[in-house]
Amino acid sequence: MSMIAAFYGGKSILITGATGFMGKVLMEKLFRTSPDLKVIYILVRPKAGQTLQQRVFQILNSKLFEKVKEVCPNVHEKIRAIYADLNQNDFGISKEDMQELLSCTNIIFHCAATVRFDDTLRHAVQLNVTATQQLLLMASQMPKLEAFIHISTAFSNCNLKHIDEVIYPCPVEPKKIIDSLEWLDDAIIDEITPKLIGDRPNTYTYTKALGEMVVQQESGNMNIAIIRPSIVGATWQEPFPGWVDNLNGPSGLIIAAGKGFLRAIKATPMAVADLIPVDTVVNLTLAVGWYTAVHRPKSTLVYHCTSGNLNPCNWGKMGFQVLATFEKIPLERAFRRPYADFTTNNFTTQYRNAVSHRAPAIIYDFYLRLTGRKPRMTKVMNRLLRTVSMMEYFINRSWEWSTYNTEMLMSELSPEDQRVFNFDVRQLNWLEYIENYVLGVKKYLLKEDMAGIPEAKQHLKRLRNIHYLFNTALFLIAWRLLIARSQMARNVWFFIVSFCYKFLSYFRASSTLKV
Ligand SMILES: CCCCCCCCCCCCCCCCCCCCCC(=O)SCCNC(=O)CCNC(=O)[C@H](O)C(C)(C)COP(=O)(O)OP(=O)(O)OC[C@H]1O[C@@H](n2cnc3c(N)ncnc32)[C@H](O)[C@@H]1OP(=O)(O)O
Ligand SMILES: NC(=O)C1=CN([C@@H]2O[C@H](COP(=O)(O)OP(=O)(O)OC[C@H]3O[C@@H](n4cnc5c(N)ncnc54)[C@H](OP(=O)(O)O)[C@@H]3O)[C@@H](O)[C@H]2O)C=CC1
Repeated sequence: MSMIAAFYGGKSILITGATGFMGKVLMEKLFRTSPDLKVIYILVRPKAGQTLQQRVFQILNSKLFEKVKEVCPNVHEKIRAIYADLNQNDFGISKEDMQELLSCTNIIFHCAATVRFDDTLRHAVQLNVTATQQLLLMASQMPKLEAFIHISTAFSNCNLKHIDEVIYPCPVEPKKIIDSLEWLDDAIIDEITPKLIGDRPNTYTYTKALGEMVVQQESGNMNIAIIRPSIVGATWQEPFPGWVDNLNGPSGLIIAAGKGFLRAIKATPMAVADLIPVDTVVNLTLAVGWYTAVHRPKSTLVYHCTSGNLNPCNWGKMGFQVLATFEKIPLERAFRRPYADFTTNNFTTQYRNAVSHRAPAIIYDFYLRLTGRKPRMTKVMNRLLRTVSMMEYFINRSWEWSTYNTEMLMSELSPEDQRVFNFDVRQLNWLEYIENYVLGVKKYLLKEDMAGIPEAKQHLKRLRNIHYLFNTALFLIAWRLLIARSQMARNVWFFIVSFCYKFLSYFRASSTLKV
């Protein structure tokens, strides 16, 4: 019997960010392994015209929850969606709901965050710092609370090369930042943002670091732990391989490569691609929840959930495997044939962006205009290149994360828990994982049918022929222009033609002799 699964039985669990990528997998695993848990409270806001109930309904009826429905048929009754907007004071939670949360909650998993790299400092602080502070305040008023698990990121200290499982101080106190954002106007905030974030690449990593400091400062006598996952990818094993439902991290770029939009990237092939499957992160999170509540460590422990030091894979190998998978399982209606050129040189990057990305987009838009349609490819390409530029920081560096606490926790688990809540990334076979990831992107993100693979292959063949035709035409035009202008080119041309003629005559004469 799994001790961790038994621990969550009968518990009231509060999850923020339950509608997000990680939150959904966390809920799924909790219901599947501890169907006798009492209730999961989720803090949700209405979004895209959907009410809370519609959002929950959509999640519970998705493919991800198919197994849950078999194990826990009354899952609808065990999930309680509470209206909350983490941008508001007190999250806008009603008095009755707040009362229930305060008096019943046993465990909190705080996953909600803004993960955008281009968010304004004001919004990123509100969500990743102030909301964390408010949630801690709420938690401190919960008499039955056993553990508070905060999800941070392994990149909160990406300005360091070697990162230990400790909370590093930021130069400016989070409280001072929160206070000053209240009276500074947006223009001034934009101006001081680069100075505040210093050698971090964006407001996301900076505010996640501030969030950790807040956790440390406001922990009081609560049992708190911080989890720092690296780049979270599709599921490895559970509930099935390859599940993914958003474009963050590598998923968006995998699609862009598979559709032939992205053919070159500024990336260091030997840099470590520190990906971690989302189910591995969730297993560690649940194990940490159990350990923190039962063993009550004296201080706030930080757990790194990374792969690089135990089972490294690099971007070169990953890119190669992504392309190899597209050979077997191509995406439908590709713009160009998938191809990957990794370069570390700025000049080559600019050249490749102009020739491999912008020029084909302009030509395609010209074709759309000619056929009376609205041009759109240049816009899509500019957006993609902007996204890629924001990822460059992470694909041209390697980090070392120590994993003492994570390894200690693994050794504390029973063999059964090590199996049910497996977070041992040494067992991960990268080639298999990446293949399933690409397949998952095709099936669950793009919702493409496997029956369309032969047609997709045909389409790629047509694109290859168009590519050859286009290159030959381009070569002939360039050559024609050259021989019209240069005597030297004309001489070379006559030499080649006469050489071919002589060769053919000799070939014809020798074949007549044989007969
Ligand atoms: C040569 C070919 C290669 C081939 C081989 C390929 C092999 C694989 C190599 C892979 C290398 C992987 C490197 C990963 C490094 C990750 C490091 C993470 C480290 C930290 C991890 C964390 O701790 S935390 C999670 C990370 N946090 C994000 O990862 C959010 C990022 N994201 C944003 O910060 C916003 O998204 C941003 C971008 C501002 C746009 O902002 P924006 O306003 O322009 O765009 P929106 O987001 O509103 O989206 C507007 C339209 O872009 C679409 N789209 C959105 N994202 C997209 C995306 N990634 N790729 C494509 N398309 C995307 C979307 O679907 C919309 O499409 P549509 O308009 O048609 O609906
Ligand atoms: N994905 C990754 O690669 C990594 C993620 N992490 C961390 O893991 C955690 C989860 O990330 P992930 O699941 O990928 O992120 P998602 O962007 O998929 O999910 C974010 C969640 O936060 C919720 N949220 C955002 N703003 C608000 C708000 N104002 N009020 C209420 N809820 C809000 C979202 O709700 P809604 O659906 O309404 O928008 C969503 O449920 C984050 O803390 C992130 O920093 C760490 C390392 C890597």
